[in-house]
Amino acid sequence: MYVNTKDILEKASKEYYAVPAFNINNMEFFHAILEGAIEKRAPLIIETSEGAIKYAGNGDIHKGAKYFVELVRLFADSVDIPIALHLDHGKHFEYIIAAIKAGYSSVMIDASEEPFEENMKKTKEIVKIAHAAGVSVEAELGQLAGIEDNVSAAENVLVDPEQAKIFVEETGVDFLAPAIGTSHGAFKFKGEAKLDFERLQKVKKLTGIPLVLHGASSVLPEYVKLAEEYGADLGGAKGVPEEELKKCVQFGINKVNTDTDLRIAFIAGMRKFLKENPKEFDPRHYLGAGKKLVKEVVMNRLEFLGCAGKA
Ligand SMILES: O=C(COP(=O)(O)O)N(O)CCCCO
Ligand code: NA
Ligand SMILES: [Zn+2]
Repeated sequence: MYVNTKDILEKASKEYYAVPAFNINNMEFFHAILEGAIEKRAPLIIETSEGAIKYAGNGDIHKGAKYFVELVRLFADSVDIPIALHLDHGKHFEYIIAAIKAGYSSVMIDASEEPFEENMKKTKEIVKIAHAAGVSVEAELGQLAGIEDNVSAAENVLVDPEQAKIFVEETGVDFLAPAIGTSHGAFKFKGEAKLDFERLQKVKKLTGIPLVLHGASSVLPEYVKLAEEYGADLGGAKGVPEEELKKCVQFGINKVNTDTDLRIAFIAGMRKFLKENPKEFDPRHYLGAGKKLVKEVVMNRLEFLGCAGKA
């Protein structure tokens, strides 16, 4: 059934497990993720960036938002796992309003690159509008480094836990993404993965609301290797080790944003298929090869984050 993201996350926060939020740009990724969540009997959060909405609407953001709501609701209304649709990194007012209007479960207002007061002001405004429409809200404090889509920042600015307390009280935001050292994309961290668990624990204690980890892909070596075997060039790719993610869950992370891992799995499956089947040109077959590996990655992630069986 189609639910509000807040309902999924409040249960996760109470029981100290996490739910991955999987990014999609098209129908095939959604099908693969949905199959994995049904098999694992897990709650499911689907999220789309602003770029994905523009892409699906072929330039028209209202059509794109509507496309994803219709696609997700079509299946959500006939399966017995809770499914929510979330706008990821809402930076522009018109996308946030388009998502609310179309029927998204929740929206992120990402004003994390603005000064604290400005971020608080914008978030307060969106919370007022979204809550009036029964939509829950995510915001971000601190900044992630790394480039992906139009989401980029110069370097890591870690969250200030005291500021997080004031921010949550002032804005009424439903869940918060504290920057604790991750970054978007396939090339995270200069050296070893370094996440600030101290800071995370403080934010959880001071805010008491569900927390979100951005830039949480693990960049799984076996999929990177497979993609490279068939011609991909992902040299130096590095992610957040699964053990580190489990510690984040222990300290209060409940939504784990995952995009890059699915992209790498899809391209690895498709590259292998195309190389091994030079006569094939049915899109259902070569896209299907990508889907298969995405489903594997999804099922593994649902398992180790602890939400398998929690539907
Ligand atoms: O935090 C994440 C996931 O990051 P990643 O999967 O790269 O680790 N996202 O918000 C998804 C990426 C948005 C722009 O495409
Ligand atoms: Na988000
Ligand atoms: Zn993100």
